[in-house]
Amino acid sequence: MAELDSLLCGSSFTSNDSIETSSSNSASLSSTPPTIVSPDSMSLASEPDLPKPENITVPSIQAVITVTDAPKPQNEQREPGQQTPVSKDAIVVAEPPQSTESTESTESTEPAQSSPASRPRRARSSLPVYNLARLAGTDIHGKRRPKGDSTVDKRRRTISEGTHANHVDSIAGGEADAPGRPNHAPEDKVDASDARRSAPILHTPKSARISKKPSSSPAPARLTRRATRLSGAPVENLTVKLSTLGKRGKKAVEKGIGRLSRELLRLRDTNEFAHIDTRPVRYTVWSNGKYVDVDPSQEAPAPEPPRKKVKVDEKVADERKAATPEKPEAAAPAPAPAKKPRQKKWLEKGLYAGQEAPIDIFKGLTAQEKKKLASLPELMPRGKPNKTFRQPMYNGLRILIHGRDFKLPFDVCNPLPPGQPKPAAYRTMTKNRFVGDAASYWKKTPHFEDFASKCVCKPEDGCGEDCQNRIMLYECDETNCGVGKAHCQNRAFQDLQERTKKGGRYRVGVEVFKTGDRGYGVRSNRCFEPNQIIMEYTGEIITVAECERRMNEEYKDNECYYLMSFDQNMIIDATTGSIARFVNHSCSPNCRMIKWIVSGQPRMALFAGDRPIMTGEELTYDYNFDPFSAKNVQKCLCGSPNCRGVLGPKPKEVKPPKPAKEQKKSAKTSKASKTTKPSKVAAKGKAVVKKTVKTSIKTATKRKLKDAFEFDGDDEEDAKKVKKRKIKTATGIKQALSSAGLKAAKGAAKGTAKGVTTIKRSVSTISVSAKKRTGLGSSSSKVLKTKAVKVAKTKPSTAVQRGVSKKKTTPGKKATGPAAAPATNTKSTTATAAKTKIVIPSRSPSLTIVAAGVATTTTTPAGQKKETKAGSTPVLTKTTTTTPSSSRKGLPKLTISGSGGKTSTRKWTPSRKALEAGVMLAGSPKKSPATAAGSPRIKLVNGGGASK
Ligand SMILES: C[S@@+](CC[C@H](N)C(=O)[O-])C[C@H]1O[C@@H](n2cnc3c(N)ncnc32)[C@H](O)[C@@H]1O
Repeated sequence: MAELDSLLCGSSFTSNDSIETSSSNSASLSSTPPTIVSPDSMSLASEPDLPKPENITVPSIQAVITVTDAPKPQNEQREPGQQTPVSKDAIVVAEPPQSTESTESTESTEPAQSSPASRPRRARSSLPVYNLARLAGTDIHGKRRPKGDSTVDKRRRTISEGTHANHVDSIAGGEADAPGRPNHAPEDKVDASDARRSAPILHTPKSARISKKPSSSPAPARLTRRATRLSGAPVENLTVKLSTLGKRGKKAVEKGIGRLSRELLRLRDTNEFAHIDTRPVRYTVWSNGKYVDVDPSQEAPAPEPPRKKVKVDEKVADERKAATPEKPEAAAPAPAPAKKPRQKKWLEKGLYAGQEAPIDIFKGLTAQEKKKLASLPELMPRGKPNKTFRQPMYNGLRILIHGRDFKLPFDVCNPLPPGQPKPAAYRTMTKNRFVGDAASYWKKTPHFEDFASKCVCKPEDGCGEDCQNRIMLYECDETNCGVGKAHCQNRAFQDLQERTKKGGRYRVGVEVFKTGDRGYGVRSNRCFEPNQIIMEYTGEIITVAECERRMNEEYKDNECYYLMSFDQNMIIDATTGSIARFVNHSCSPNCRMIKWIVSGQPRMALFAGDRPIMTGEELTYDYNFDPFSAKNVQKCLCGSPNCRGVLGPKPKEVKPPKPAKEQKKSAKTSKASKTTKPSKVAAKGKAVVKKTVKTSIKTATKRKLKDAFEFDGDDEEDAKKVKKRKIKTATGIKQALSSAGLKAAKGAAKGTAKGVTTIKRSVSTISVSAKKRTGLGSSSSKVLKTKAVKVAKTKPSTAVQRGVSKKKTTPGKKATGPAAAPATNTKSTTATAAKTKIVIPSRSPSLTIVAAGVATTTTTPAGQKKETKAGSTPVLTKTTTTTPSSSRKGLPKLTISGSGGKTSTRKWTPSRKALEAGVMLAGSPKKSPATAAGSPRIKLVNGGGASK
């Protein structure tokens, strides 16, 4: 032992390169990663096939020694500061766990080299051995004792000779045990890099050394420093160790803590070591199963949703794996690519269709639009563009250029949300149905077959403005139009049917909604073009008698009646019908109710007005309502600027008197018009139009005059009134009227001995309301409010003078043939009553039939001036257009008188005002004079006063 000590303390392990201590393994013994690898004894023992020591080559290992702490012998004298001489480069292999006892016994009984049981464990050459100090970069500070403490006054370190020898043996391949091997002198410095030399050969025989052991006192248990890791014991960290250390141990640690290695100091400084949780405290609130963010500022960014796994075949996945070279684990993760700012995506359809935020605002506009835009500085882009919600471009801009306010489109302005109040259930009807006598009555009346219109349009014309069917308000079909469905544009009802047959609120395009103050109303669910058909007014077609019966019996308690005058003295009752019945009145309506002849049948529909209708707009038309008397007046709540205040008739258009000069001029023009050359358009199709119109007029005249002459002429008084009204109620296309025309009409009217009837074929609504809404009326519980005739302003009111024969006016005689004078919408220049033969009534303003030999100027929507010389047959005269195209669709007026039966028997006479207005008369069935005689009577009269 003394030798050993001398060996250790002497120069054998002391080299120039030696560092104070061999404690570089201290870290490895405690908490740092394994720096020394030694096979576990148990595992080695269980490996019988381990290679023999001589076969092991450990080129990288320079020296393997086992350091054991042994009690410092008494006799050992060591200079303070003297340290265990271990080569700087020496690599320490911890000794496998071994009981002291066994070691001792081995040492004491058998020589190390001869005993297989005590054979040292071999270091596994396959495992790497690291120089921790070098790796950690602490070798520059020199060797330290474990925990960085000084080796002074510490237990002496000894090298277990047996173990050492065993290690030497294991590494040197038993060379140390070779008998002829020269022993190194103790003073020989150990070159740790020399594997052979690093295995020092002990000079003292084992037995002698053992004998030197003091036998009297029990040998102090030799402390062997072992790698915890290798011992199989769980690795303890510093904290655990400190806590488990005894008082002394703790003190020692505390003492030496100031000298902790940098690594440990670094570790000590970590929050993890100090058990400090630096993560922010999060408050989570869960309400009703949902997370509520209490303080979003504290909230950590939400984790990205897991990416969807792409399904890949296992095979493919394996192949990919094989193909991809394995990345080194230690490779630093690639820096995340910087996030690109999100690009706004624009819809390809709708509001921003095809928009790429044009730099040039003029892009895509027509030359005209560009010009207009240039004159509108307010539309020019200025300032920073709003990128979130851009200004409307292209179509939107176009709308603005054309002077229409921009409104959000359909898909932005959604229809009404669900859960809206609904009107009381009612039976709907999508087609008119004749009820009771109406059907037989209808059949008996030889009406439309005789007057079937036939257009002569060409496909390129497309049945446009000049289409005679259109002019006559006849819808084209296969029987009356040769253009064909593909090109014909005069098939509104067919279009409507096609649009709505699939159903769906957007195709239907309208919905009932509850208004604030006017009960239910109808609003659009989509946009409509000007004059586009919107919906049909359908219901039961009933006779007047049936209407009266219903009003008195079935509807007597109703607040509203949905009755509208129709055709042939019949009424549409939409109590069972389409939702068009909910359309309210407005003094500035956006729609018109127009009657058309479709396949020989009259049908009523709501059409858009002259301007387009946007989604969400309430649809309205002018009821032209006459409440009979002030008692029944209902306050109008339409809210338009030009509101008449009450649900009443349209005010008369008062034309300012022309100055004398103008009158003269117009007279001259009228005279000149005889010889005026027809316009280009007129000239083109003059012959054709003439022919067609002649035919049309012939047939149409027949029907209309027949209607007119159904007047029995019993009531002269009525007739006079009607005559007055006929003249005064000229509200149609007054612009086209000349004073001469009026004179002619008057003259013709004067010439008639008996009732001159004005045929105003129009749409009328009869609505009886029991409501007392306005307070303007009396306190009567039930008020009959017959809705007045609704007539499009620009529609013709065609007057047919009764009592005027086809050829000559025969005063005093009941009219036997139609001899009519232009009443209100005809501009006749030189017509005289005597010469007037026929004025053809028409539902279109374009047709004016004048008396034979009289040239008349009429208006067509197409703007054609047509001049016709009246002959024995009605001819189309020269026309001047002042009427907008849409007005063409206005209806001829049909007036409903307030009471039925013969006029002589009537108890109630419509007010003069009402007659003058030529509108529908309305009144309370109970309060009206008619009521006094019994049931209220409503009579449809062609001519507004004459009863049939
Ligand atoms: C054919 S109904 C229209 C639908 C009705 N709003 C409903 O809820 O059934 C006609 C009635 O509606 C009301 N009405 C329609 N337009 C109106 C208006 N502009 N002002 C006041 N009341 C109106 C009147 O009471 C009128 O008698």
